[in-house]
Formats: sequence, structure tokens, C-alpha cells
Amino acid sequence: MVGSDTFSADAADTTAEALSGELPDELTEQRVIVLDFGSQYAQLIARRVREQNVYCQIVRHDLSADRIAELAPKGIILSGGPNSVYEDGAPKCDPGLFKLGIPVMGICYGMQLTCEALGGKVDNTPSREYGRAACKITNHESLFAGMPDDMEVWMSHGDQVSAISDQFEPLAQTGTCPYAAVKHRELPIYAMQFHPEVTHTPLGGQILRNFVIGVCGCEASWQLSDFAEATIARVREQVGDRRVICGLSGGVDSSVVAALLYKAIGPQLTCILVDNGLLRKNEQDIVINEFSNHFKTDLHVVEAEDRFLASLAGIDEPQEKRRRIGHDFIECFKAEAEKIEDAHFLAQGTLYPDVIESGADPDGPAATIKLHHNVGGLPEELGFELIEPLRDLFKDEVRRLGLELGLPEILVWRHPFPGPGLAVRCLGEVTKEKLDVLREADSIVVAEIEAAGLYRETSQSFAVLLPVQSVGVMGDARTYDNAIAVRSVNTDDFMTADWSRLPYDLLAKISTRIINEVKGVNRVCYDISSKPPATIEWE
Ligand SMILES: Nc1ncnc2c1ncn2[C@@H]1O[C@H](COP(=O)(O)OP(=O)(O)OP(=O)(O)O)[C@@H](O)[C@H]1O
Ligand SMILES: O=c1[nH]c(=O)c2[nH+]cn([C@@H]3O[C@H](COP(=O)(O)O)[C@@H](O)[C@H]3O)c2[nH]1
Ligand SMILES: NC(=O)CC[C@H](N)C(=O)O
Ligand SMILES: [Mg+2]
Repeated sequence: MVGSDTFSADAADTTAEALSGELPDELTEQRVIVLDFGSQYAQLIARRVREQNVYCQIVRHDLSADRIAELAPKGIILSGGPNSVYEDGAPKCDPGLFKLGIPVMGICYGMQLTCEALGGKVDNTPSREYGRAACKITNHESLFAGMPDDMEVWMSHGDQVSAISDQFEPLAQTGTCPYAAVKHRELPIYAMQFHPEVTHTPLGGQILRNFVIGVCGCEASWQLSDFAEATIARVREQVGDRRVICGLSGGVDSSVVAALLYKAIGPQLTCILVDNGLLRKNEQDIVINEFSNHFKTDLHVVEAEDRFLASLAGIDEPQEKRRRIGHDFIECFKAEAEKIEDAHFLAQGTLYPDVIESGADPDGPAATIKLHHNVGGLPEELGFELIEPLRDLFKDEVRRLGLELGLPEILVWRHPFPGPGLAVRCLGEVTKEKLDVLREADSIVVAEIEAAGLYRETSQSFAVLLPVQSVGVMGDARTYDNAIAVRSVNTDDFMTADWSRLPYDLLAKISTRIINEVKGVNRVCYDISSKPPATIEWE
């Protein structure tokens, strides 16, 4: 055990009293939902709404009108999407949602769907618009209140609404698109062909503000600090006088969760670091050090390398590796919890991308991309009640929250490291020997990125051990050794990412050092794939 029983996060102490009050539920109930039809920009819409200080959540496109009524959002936004509404099998929404009396705004595909559902017609158009378009506003009511007659908008469509029903009236047009924006004559239903969520529509923020504040009547009261305060109050109420164990990896998400929980329940919190043998070089020491510098609460370290390596032995299928790791984590938490009286809750730093990529959000849009160990990889019988306060947030929001909670920059800006750790970077079967090779190579990659002053400019940089041997010549002798792939990406939210344009000299240095210093490696490659279509991790 490390540290003492009393946690005193430096920053946590400074604001703990200020954050003690109960919060009105309206803060989180004033939400707008985005129905995602597979848009590239669904998250961007959610972000832009949150930037108006209104809480926004993405949900699956076919959520039933009954479920929407239960969620009682203040507004509903229908996103764009790659399909054409007239195709067989094109994704539709429950038409009942138009009758709920809740304001609706359709964007691009969302517009085409809205107009078609309410008696209009959508066709493929020879005058497709991709990119900038000049848009003329013909009706300055509500949505376009306070805006000039002419504005620049960003379009991306091959179909368009060719006829609207009598229920609608036009609000704006472009040279080739007669219905660039429309409104229902009686119901609070709006739709636009262009994308207000992208920065290339300079007045898009104002349009979204007019919708969420003006039309939906949201109070613009949501802030990350309110979110923290609401969460703290809720956790305090939920936990009562029982105890919470928090899976703490030393990463950003679990550190933010630990800081929130400490503010909520102070000494009723125990953090547990599982050393699963899949951590980076010296990681256990680094985490213990950082943790005791910034927090002084109960920290248990569980030594579980043998357990994890035994259950991974002989397994090469990535999803099965993740599933086993998820289960082992829970077994470790359970075994450790037996030593702690009344440990009823398990807290984890689960974020929204973990939930969508695992295909695990019952209200969410997405297919399973990979089973994140903390969501899709969990066993059915948990044995704990889960506390996941960050489940609806994206990484960059969690980072801002961490800074607001006073966590140090060095922790907040740490590159993420997945719970399944080196196991998903050691492709195929995992063995201790392979992990040791990978750990050394990885530490060189990170050290060189740091030495080049590029740690903050890149978002995640690491090494991957490929299941490939190739021929080399070292010291005039033939080698037949392993290949390492270097991966470095730039991203804010880890949902999409581009490969980092690292300088050649840096790549050369990384390659030389790995081949010279890591026994068993004779070849280094640089991964130049973006996400999508690749993912950041290789498994
Ligand atoms: N080694 C570990 N020991 C205990 N809990 C862990 C460990 N690794 C991951 N977890 C739990 O799983 C959650 C999800 O892991 P994830 O890697 O996404 O978040 P993180 O490690 O907190 O932050 P980061 O994304 O910066 O790495 C963590 O927040 C933590 O609760
Ligand atoms: O805690 C985690 N458990 C997991 O199972 C997991 N899988 C991926 N990641 C991290 O998530 C981000 C996106 O990763 P991908 O592009 O590989 O899906 C990247 O930051 C990955 O490192 C995980 N984190
Ligand atoms: N961006 C979109 O929503 C596109 C909608 C539809 N696929 C079109 O091409 O018109
Ligand atoms: Mg992590």
C-alpha cells in the first residue's frame, strides 16, 4: 500500500468546499440529443452545442419516439449521413419524433429525411455542392435572427430536397439549391442542407445558438465545472457511507475520476493500480510517484503479471485477448476489494469513445469496432455497482475538466495508454519475451519524441511489435529477427486521427536506436495510416 489513508489532492483541497452544494437536476436535464445517421460530424455537432453551454449527447438514429420522450431532451438534431433517403434500407428515424412537440433541426441527410417524412420530395441532383456556397437568407425569423442576408456556408451533398410540402416554407437558398433551409409552418421543425457545425460555415455557431437557446429555450447553463459539481453531488448521494474502489492507471481519465471522487467522498475512496505485466517500462514506479506527489489517498498495487500472462497464453485473436484482459481486471478488483470493508462500487475512467467503439451504448449509433477492456470486455457478472462519471465525455473535454480540477499539466497531457496495454501492441500471441522486446522499443520511441520536443505536439506515440520476422545483415552476419512499427498520431478526441509528420531525422534516430539497442529487432517501419480507415492501436 502506498500513501496514507487521507487523500489530499493539491487542487482538490482548494475547491472542495466550494463544490459541496447539491446541484439542481436541470443542469443535466437541459440536454439536446443528436440522432446520428452515420455522419462524419455527429460529434462535431455535439461539441458545438456544448460550446453554447448546453449539454449534448449523441444517440442512435432509430431511437424510438417513446424512448426520446422518456429522455425528454429540449431539442433534437438529426445529423447528416452517407446514404440517400430514397435508397432501400436507408436509415430512418421514428416519425413519431416529429409529433413530440420537441424542437427538431435536420442537417443535410437529416433535412432530407425530415422533408421526405413530412410530404416533400428528395432527388439526386446534377448540381451537387461540395465545399463553400453562397447562401441567401430570405426569412430572418428565429433560426436566422440577427443574421445578414448573405452568408457563406459549407455544403456536402449529392441529393437535395426538390419539393417541400405545404407544411413547410423556405428560409434560405443558394444558386442551385432552392431549399437551403426550411421551417415548418406550425411545428418547431427546422432543416438545412448546409452544415452549421463546421468552421467553414462562419455563422454556424450563431445558427446553432439560435436553435438551442432561441428555439429550444435551453438556459445555456451547462459548463464543465457544473458538470464536475453535479457529478460530485450525485456520487456523494449514490455512495452514502459505503466505499468505492477506483481502477487507477495513472492515465488522464482515471486521474480525473479519482480527483472527482475524492472531492465527493474523500477517505471512502481506495485506488487500485493493477500491474498486469502489460505496462510500459517503469510505469508502476512512475504512477506511484506521481500519485503520491499529487494525491494522498489509499493506493493499492496489485501484482498480477502471472494471472494476465497465463490467461493470454496461446490466444492470438484480438477481441478474445481484450475480453480476457477485461475479465482479469475485474477478478483483480474483486480479490482486492475483499480486503476492503464494504467496497460496493467500482469507479472507472470510461469515456464516450470507449462506449461507442465497443458498440455498447444502448442508445448509441455505432457498430463494434473493438471491445474496450472497460466496456465491451467486461464480464456479465461484475459484482460491483459501476461509477463512470466521464461516460458521456470526449478526451479533450476530460482534459479541460482535469485542468479545471487543478490536476497538473504533465498528467493531463500524458499520452493515453490503453488498459490492455502492450498486449494489443504485441500482435498475435503475447509472451513475456515479446513484451520485453516491445517495452524496450516503446521506451525509445517515447524518449526520442520527448527529446525532440514533440511530446505535446503529438497525441499518442508508441511502438508495435509485428508478428513478422525478416532477414537482415548485422556485423556481416545474417539475422532473421523481429520488426517494430512506430506509430505516432495527432488527434484531439481520438475518434479520428492523422499520422504525425515526424521529421526524417527523428525517425532515423528512433530506428537506429531500436535496432542497435533492442536485441531481437532488425527492422523498423513507420505507420502512415490515418483513423479511419485504420485505428490508432493495431488490435
Ligand atoms: N493498470 C490499470 N489498473 C487499474 N485500472 C486500470 C488500469 N488500466 C486501465 N484501468 C481502468 O480502465 C479505465 C480505462 O482505461 P483508459 O486507458 O481508457 O483510461 P486511463 O488510463 O485512465 O487514461 P488514458 O486514456 O490517459 O490512458 C481507466 O480509467 C481505469 O479506471
Ligand atoms: O482503456 C482503453 N481500453 C481499451 O481497450 C482500448 N482500446 C483502445 N484504446 C485507446 O483508445 C483510443 C482510440 O483507440 P483506437 O483508435 O485503437 O480504437 C486510443 O487512445 C487507444 O489507445 C483503449 N483504451
Ligand atoms: N452530408 C450528408 O448528409 C449527405 C446526405 C446525402 N448522402 C447526400 O449526398 O446528399
Ligand atoms: Mg490508460
